[in-house]
Amino acid sequence: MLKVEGLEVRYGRLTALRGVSLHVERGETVCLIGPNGAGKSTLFACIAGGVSATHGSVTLDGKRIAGRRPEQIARSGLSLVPEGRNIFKTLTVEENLRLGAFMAKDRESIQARLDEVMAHFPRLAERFRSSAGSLSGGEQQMLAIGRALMTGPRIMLVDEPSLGLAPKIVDQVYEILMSLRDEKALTLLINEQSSKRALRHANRIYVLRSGEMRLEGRAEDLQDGEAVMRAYFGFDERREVGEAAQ
Ligand SMILES: Nc1ncnc2c1ncn2[C@@H]1O[C@H](COP(=O)(O)OP(=O)(O)OP(=O)(O)O)[C@@H](O)[C@H]1O
Repeated sequence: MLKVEGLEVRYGRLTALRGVSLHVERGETVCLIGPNGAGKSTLFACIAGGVSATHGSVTLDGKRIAGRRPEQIARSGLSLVPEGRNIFKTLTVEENLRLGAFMAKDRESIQARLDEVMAHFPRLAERFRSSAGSLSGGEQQMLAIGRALMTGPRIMLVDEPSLGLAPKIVDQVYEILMSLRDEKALTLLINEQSSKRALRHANRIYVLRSGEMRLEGRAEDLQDGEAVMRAYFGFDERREVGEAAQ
């Protein structure tokens, strides 16, 4: 469904992504993990059209999307829940959700989308007319996911849904993500800080470190966590450096 090949992204002299490839099949939940600064948010932003690549290709259902504008990519069925959520805090929950419906043609289809989001997020329905800034962190994360759903995506990229949330709240966010996957057949690519959580929820895992993809595998083959940790921390390379120094 989504295919990224040989992606390179630069910020001035810094190469944030180097030769990065990844694929997500329809119906899969794929988690991307990696240390801070690895380039995960850059990869998500680049797929969603917010950052330009210097090399490589991104295709959705076989059609090239790299170089297209974010709203064109959203129209193709890909929606991003950005890192930090980007909620408009002075607007109400309803207004934030309606902003996500920029592609809908008429009032009826916007209302239908709103009803659908409310069904998945009863807490947002209760706080419908409250300002988004008055919501708790978990509720704001749910609002960000709800807003992304308003475009009617087939695949959703969720950038660090756990950020700053207590484990119990993260559990609730994942419960909702998993119910969206099951009930709406939504394909998910999630940037997840916790490798344990990634291994629990994903079909497949990617580990990105220092702008390069270090590991790809099926979650069921990686359950002991060892290969993931090696790729995450670069243990093998450290040992090589240590041996060379002796
Ligand atoms: N707009 C920008 N301009 C310049 N450098 C940037 C910009 N955005 C990110 N970077 C740099 O690119 C690299 C990758 O950052 P990115 O935010 O993609 O990593 P990340 O894996 O998402 O990290 P984190 O988990 O901390 O968000 C880092 O070195 C970061 O400092």
